[in-house]
Amino acid sequence: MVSVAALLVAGTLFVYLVLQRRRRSKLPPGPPALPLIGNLHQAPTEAVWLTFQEWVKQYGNLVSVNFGGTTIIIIGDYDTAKDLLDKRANIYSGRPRMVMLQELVCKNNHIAFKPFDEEYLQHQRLEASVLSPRASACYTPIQDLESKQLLKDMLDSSNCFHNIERYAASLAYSMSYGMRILTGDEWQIRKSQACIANFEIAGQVGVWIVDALPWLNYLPAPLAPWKKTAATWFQMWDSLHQTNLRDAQKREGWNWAKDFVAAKEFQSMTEEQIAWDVGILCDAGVETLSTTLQIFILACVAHPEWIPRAQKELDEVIGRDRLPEFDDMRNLPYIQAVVEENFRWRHALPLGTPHATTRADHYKGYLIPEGSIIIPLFNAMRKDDHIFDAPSVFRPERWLGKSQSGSFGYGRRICTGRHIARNSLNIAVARLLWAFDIRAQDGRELVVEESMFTTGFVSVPKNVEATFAPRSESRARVIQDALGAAEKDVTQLLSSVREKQVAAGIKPWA
Ligand code: HEM
Repeated sequence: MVSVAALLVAGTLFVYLVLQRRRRSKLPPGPPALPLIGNLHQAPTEAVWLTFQEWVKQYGNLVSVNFGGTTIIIIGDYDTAKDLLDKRANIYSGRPRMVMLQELVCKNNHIAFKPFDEEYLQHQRLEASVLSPRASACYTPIQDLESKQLLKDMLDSSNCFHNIERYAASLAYSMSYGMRILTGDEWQIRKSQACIANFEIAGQVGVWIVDALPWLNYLPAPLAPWKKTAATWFQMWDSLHQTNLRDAQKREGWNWAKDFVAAKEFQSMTEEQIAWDVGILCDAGVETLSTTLQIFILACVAHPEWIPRAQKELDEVIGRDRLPEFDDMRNLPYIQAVVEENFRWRHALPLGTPHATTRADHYKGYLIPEGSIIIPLFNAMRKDDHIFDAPSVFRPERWLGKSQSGSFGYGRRICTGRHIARNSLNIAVARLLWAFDIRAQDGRELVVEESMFTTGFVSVPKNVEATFAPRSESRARVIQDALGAAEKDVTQLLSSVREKQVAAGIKPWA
């Protein structure tokens, strides 16, 4: 009897291994896998992109690995990412299931992690009214004020990373909730930073057993300790979003929170859902924008060779007596190239953001199974020495008259805040370079290493000491006068935004 059972087990295992091997032979190449667990034993938990990048170097621009039964497809070049995620967006616009992060900590409220379905599209439609290209072009009064404030903060304080965080936070809170962030130390900002830190931990690969084995979530709470952690983190983030939503209703004038609440078409949504939609838009814009600008500071102190050319262009187009304005951007191709190179040299999200396939596909003879997690590996594309000469060097010349794809993601999941983000970046970079000589505090060129960045989903540079010396006394005066003369009442600024949007044909809900 024992030998029959043993034969049955051995036979089943044999058939399973043969099927696995046959399936594996159709998938893109990748590191050798073990039976049952696949490559789980090789799964990195921190700075995941570094291991993935090694695999791309070893196996090519389309790599497959298997983490405990889930196929992960890693894309290492721009063209493949466009072919799959843009051109076949009807298959590649899902998101991987994230039990701890999305289902427990966000109670399925985080738009960026929703599956691509009718409910997701409804939330996207709600947000489109304030984020479309035409609507986004109208936020310049807010970006104008906050970038002037940023310059003044750089004159007054040496804490450049903090000044940048305030800039990003004030833009987001002004639009979302009609509230300026004046110091960057407001309770909302501190609480939001704590929530985002929890979010980063909740999203870490390989940390939560329930992500690998979702059925474990059926266990009662005493046997599932992650549930208590998730409930605490949800409560903290939810109370921040709901309080912000309610406070925004009481403020005078227009803001996104009021607009979303008034949107009749979406009355079937709960207050919790609307609070999270506004809250996530607000959070999504803060860390990504501030990290991108902090990387810009790193580029200035690590590779200052390009700065004289940028400043020459600014001086020729703008002169010495006024700040660069939004309308000047079309005459500043080198400044636009600086922003593009910023996204290449070090992207705020080096791993990219995972998509998922909603059905099976075939590409260049390989099988991409349904439910695969697709990683467009930003860091590998941007550091590809077949495409870029000396990829570790910051060289804006690469992008004169050109741009790269994917800096804001792909296909139907592309960043919905990208038009706002571009304007916020362009104006800050142009004005900072016009106003200041930016140098490392000790005068030495910084050598940038991976250890200078955090290892989470958004990889933030650790603080760098840099000096912002005004390029002349008169430029310092221009900054002070410009901020002195600027309208600082956010209610007034938002009503001018709304007037511009209405004039552009956008129908207000609030
Ligand atoms: C420099 C600043 C920014 C960068 C680098 C950035 C980058 C990205 C990337 C790479 C994605 C993933 C796209 C994909 O999965 O293919 C994304 C998604 C998203 N971003 Fe941004 N972003 C920035 C600013 C903003 C701003 C200002 C907002 C809001 C106003 C915003 C809102 C969102 C949202 C809601 C998503 C989720 C899209 C979805 O899955 O439906 N982002 N962003």
